[in-house]
Amino acid sequence: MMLEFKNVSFRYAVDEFPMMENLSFSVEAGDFVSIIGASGCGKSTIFRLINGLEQLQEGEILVNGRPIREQKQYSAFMPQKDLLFPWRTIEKNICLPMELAGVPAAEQAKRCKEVLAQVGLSEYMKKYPKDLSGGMKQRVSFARTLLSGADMLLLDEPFSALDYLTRVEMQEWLLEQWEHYHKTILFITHDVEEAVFLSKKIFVIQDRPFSSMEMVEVPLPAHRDRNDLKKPEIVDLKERLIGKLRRSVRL
Ligand SMILES: Nc1ncnc2c1ncn2[C@@H]1O[C@H](COP(=O)(O)OP(=O)(O)OP(=O)(O)O)[C@@H](O)[C@H]1O
Repeated sequence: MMLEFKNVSFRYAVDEFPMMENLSFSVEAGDFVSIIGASGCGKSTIFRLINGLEQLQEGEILVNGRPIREQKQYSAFMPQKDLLFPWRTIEKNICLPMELAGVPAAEQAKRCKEVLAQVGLSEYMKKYPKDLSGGMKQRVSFARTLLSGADMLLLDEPFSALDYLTRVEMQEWLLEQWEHYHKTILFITHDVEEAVFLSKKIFVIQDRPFSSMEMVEVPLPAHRDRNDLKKPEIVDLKERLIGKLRRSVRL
């Protein structure tokens, strides 16, 4: 099992209503899992607990069977905004985490070249973020996340600021990257169609506090295309998920 939450309880302050209580769930290595739920239900908090930005209060989080407090660099986070430094070239932006980790310059350059070729941005290596479109910047941001070397990627609404067509292209692109790199991906989105198109499994948060997430498997092969979204069972799945979210909003 790549990731396991065991009876995790969490609240932001002692006088606040708990966000999750005795939450247990697991994610298998190589899975693409989306987390959906009403705004403010705690999706990002799950990521913050995994990457250690919030301290665990009760319960245990395991990665590859070992508590996260004993480990480093087991996950890498990609936010909604690209957070690229405008004064650094694309190459220098991508190399930053390796620079900080003390990776030798020649090795940095080699890995950067490889990953930029894979994400389709080789010719932009010496350009600056201002020269790139929103979608390209998110590709660079993804490349930087990949180069952290972590096996688990936490993507928090990475495409939500992009226009519709770019978003559709980026979704197809992300599936290709997932097939290529065999990473475990946890993906937060507000968009049910995006979750269905990308994921093997969808976790739905419906309560506050929540102690479990309903897990829904998407009945599509890993290799899929947008026409699959028209299949009756997929249209039906989308409607069922929207229904669950609407009910949870009223809680
Ligand atoms: N640092 C914090 N201190 C106190 N409360 C917080 C903090 N961060 C988040 N919250 C509250 O906890 C709740 C859950 O936040 P979280 O960001 O996990 O939700 P979310 O499901 O990711 O929301 P959204 O879909 O709107 O991004 C929200 O009500 C938020 O106001």
